[in-house]
Amino acid sequence: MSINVSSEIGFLQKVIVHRPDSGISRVSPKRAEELLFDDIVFLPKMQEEHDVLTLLLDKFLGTKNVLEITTLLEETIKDEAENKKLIISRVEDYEELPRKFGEKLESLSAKELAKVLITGYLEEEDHILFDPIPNFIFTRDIAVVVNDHVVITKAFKAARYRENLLTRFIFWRHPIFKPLRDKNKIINLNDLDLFPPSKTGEQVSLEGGDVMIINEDFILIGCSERTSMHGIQLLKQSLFDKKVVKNVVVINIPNDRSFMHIDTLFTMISEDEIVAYKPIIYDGNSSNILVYRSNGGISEYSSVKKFFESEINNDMKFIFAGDGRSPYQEREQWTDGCNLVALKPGVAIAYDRNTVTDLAFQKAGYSIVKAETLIKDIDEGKVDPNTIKKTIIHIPSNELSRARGGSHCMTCPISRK
Ligand SMILES: NC(=O)NCCC[C@H](N)C(=O)O
Repeated sequence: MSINVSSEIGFLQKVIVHRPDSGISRVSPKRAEELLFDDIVFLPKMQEEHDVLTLLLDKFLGTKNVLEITTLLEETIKDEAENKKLIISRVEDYEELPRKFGEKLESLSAKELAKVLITGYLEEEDHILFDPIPNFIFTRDIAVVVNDHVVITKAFKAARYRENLLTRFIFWRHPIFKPLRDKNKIINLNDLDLFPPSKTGEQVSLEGGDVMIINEDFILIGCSERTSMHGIQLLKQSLFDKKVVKNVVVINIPNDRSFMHIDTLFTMISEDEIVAYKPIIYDGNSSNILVYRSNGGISEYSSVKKFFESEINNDMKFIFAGDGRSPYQEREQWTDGCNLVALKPGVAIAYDRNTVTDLAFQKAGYSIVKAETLIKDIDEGKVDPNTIKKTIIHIPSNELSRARGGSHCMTCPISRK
């Protein structure tokens, strides 16, 4: 399997997703904030909305190219006898489980075990063994493919640590990632010997929503609530040493719940179009940009806009969330109006609830279509996904958007052409 991503917009060929699992239905109002949900959600509706996303991906990429992380976990457990023991012992340690819980886990089939490792819940005994990991639906955050390497990220928030553990297990043990292991193309930020804390105690943390691969020479990393400067410095050095990219662009953004990752503030949808939250990305409020070169050079810009125009495309156009007007831009940035994943240049998936942002898309020449309608038209042979151009595809979002991430966050691209 070819694993290669060198842009945010090239034809999407293979992606990892995760359907909202039953752990989400056990997030209580008291625990919601700690588990990084802003509300409790209605799981069946959330699953229905997510199913529209995956069905749409199926139509464009082919079903076999939309990889469900639970299936990857199950296949990894099954692949070698020692894998099952290994992951159980890691989770036992990490979750501080009594020995009899571990024995119970050992008695499960690979399929059941994969499910329990994610949900924390043993259905047959109605037993909550450990916390759910409700944010696993945001597969963007767990790993990032940068050209032909994979960076396994390291979560800042404890609520997301088990996601890291399971992701590492999959990348280190699943047969489809063997070529990457054999060629030493996995950069694991959780390896404390390679990525230790700084002398002043600053930890490595870096979540995938803060990383974007703009082209094969430029990777962009947000220094945010979740991603530490120390983590960025170490990753930068590793990418330069391995000659993965020539430029690492660091964007400082304010610590704020509404923009915990850089991809909540902007995403690219074509070679010359970015969907953005105007105050920070275009006007440059509370942000600054440093471009580190592999030859030691450094350049500085006062806004993301200026960086893109000077170094990537001097004709870059910006489509603003909420049409760049308050209070709509704040409202629609909050509900992921800037967080889109491109299926190919000029065709991207957005939430259906950001109506003022839609006006901005229309002004920029985009058509807007409901995913359900498009899926039906594709099924009936009325539309060929290969011929669709300049289109924003709406997915339903009442429940999904409450988890504070959009289509960009819910997709981990493994291959783009
Ligand atoms: N890339 C992203 O922005 N991911 C969304 C993460 C939302 C999740 N509830 C979190 O707070 O971690």
